[in-house]
Amino acid sequence: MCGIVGLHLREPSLYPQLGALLTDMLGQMCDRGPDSAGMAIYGDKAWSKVGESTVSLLDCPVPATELAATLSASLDTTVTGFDLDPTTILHGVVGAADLATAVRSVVPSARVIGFGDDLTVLKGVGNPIDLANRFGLPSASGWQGVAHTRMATESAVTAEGSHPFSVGPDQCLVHNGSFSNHMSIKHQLERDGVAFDSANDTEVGARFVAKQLAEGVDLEKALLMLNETFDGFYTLLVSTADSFAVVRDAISCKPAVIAETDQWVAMASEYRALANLPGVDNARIFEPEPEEVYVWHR
Ligand SMILES: NC(=O)CC[C@H](N)C(=O)O
Repeated sequence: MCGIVGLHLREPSLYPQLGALLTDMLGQMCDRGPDSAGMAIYGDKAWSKVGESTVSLLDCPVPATELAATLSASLDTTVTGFDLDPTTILHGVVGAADLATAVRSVVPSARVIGFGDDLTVLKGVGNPIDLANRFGLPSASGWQGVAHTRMATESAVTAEGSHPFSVGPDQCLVHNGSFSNHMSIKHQLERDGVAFDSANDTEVGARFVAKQLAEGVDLEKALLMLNETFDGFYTLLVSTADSFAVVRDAISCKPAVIAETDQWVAMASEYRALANLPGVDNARIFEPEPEEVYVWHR
């Protein structure tokens, strides 16, 4: 199984409700993936400070304030941070990739799970709704959010193995299914210099997409390339600094439903996760077609 939910808001008056709406959607998908969960929020002003970059990390061996002080000294700028156990969030007036690189060198045992200008990633092991409440997701605001409840198929139940996989700036990818040829693709990516953090199949998909985007390929084309390259079962939701995209494999046995109104676009593994969205009764609701790439831009 695994449960996916995502919400791309078009109507700014709904931004303050993003976290509450996403928490309700996630709660409906708990039984599809009770092992662990993760969420990515775009545009929450406390989690992703305006004018600063944000780095999300797991398993930080020191308190966030201590790490922030060390980073402030080494980068010669003010870095601030706070802990949302087991995730740590850092902010700084420095490029997101530079902040992530500095974090990796100061605390090599910690795992960077997201970086960008607008994105915060939170992950953990346990009941998804307990995690969401512990992180404070219901009171988060923003313009786009993605969440995932995991039933592991390809790697251990750890926070690192939970989704989203966020391996490029402001990017994130969540997956329901399992790839079947990911090891050969992983070896090719490694030969091309791509490093991996986990043994998870989904990370290979995320690294593949991130590599295409870094090379200037647009998101739609990157997902068409993924269709041509990956075998196996997949429903994927991919988000970037300005986009929200869905793609499924040729068989499409992993469920997905999309609902769209003038105010929002939403995607979930099952309709019940969409049933409480405002205005859903008038939404255009459809099942995404096999191997068709759906992309919405901000
Ligand atoms: N149940 C799933 O959809 C699992 C997704 C992915 N293969 C993982 O192990 O994390």
